[in-house]
Amino acid sequence: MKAAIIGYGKMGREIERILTERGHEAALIIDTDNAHELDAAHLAGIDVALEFTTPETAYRNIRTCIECGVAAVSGTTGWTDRLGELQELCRERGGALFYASNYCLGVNLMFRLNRQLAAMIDRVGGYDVRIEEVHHTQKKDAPSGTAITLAEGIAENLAGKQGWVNLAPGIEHAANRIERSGEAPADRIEIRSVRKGAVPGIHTVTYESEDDVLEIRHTIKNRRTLALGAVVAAEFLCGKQGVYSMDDLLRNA
Ligand SMILES: NC(=O)C1=CN([C@@H]2O[C@H](COP(=O)(O)OP(=O)(O)OC[C@H]3O[C@@H](n4cnc5c(N)ncnc54)[C@H](OP(=O)(O)O)[C@@H]3O)[C@@H](O)[C@H]2O)C=CC1
Ligand SMILES: O=C(O)C1=N[C@H](C(=O)O)C[C@H](O)C1
Repeated sequence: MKAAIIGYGKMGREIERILTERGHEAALIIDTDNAHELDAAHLAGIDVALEFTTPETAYRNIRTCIECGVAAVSGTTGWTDRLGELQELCRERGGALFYASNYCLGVNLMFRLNRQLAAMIDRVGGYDVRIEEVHHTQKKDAPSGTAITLAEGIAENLAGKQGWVNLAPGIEHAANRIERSGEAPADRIEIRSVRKGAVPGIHTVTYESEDDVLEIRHTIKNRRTLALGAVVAAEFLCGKQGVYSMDDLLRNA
């Protein structure tokens, strides 16, 4: 597989290592200093692009890949209110697009468990729910894409929860929806964002009743698991047309 890496930061560098280990070629590397090179000429001959950049740049980067006929795997978070537009474009152009808010296998198992648990809690009643995400201080967006996916999974299965609010004192970003003061409204799932040291990512879903607390938590030990998932997604996408997610990749798991 001849791959392009778009965004040569923490994830881009880890992805380069995994591509090499698995016998692929990182044939094009795009970062801020050569972002203007993301064009048809430089993408010629590339099978798949792996895009991990910023909330401000992901949409344009992925759009360029689709317009140039290059399959795109993206994990950039904090911009996905526009993901639907690109999925539509991809279908119109016969392109290939894979998006996941988290490429770690364990997190995707937690997504399933989270949906099932929300449906069980819905049946028994008596619990309120909240989410906490902890990440490194360099993270640009809040809440994390993973926390949003968890909140969406709960809202789909737990009556009375319409969406989420982010309680993240001290973090400000254009992509945020932050309620700075007061409690979360009863019909919203509270997502609390914490930024601490070099933490790669911890997500906790907590259900609390008057009498007990039930938690599911996932802790990422290193970014290798995230990069490996993205490269496996790229291998899966290569030669296909259409719009895919981790549910497609893990369909038989
Ligand atoms: N879905 C998943 O599994 C995961 C998703 N992520 C998400 O991926 C994104 C990147 O994470 P991470 O690698 O940790 O972040 P980093 O900040 O370490 O890396 C981002 C890189 O993208 C570069 N960049 C900025 N603008 C452009 C552009 N227009 N073209 C090409 N490169 C550009 C940055 O350069 P510069 O520093 O000069 O701005 C930087 O090198 C984040 O949104 C993060 O939340 C992260 C891990 C896993
Ligand atoms: O920025 C990160 O580091 C991560 N971002 C993703 C997210 O926002 O959920 C995935 C993982 O948690 C690491």
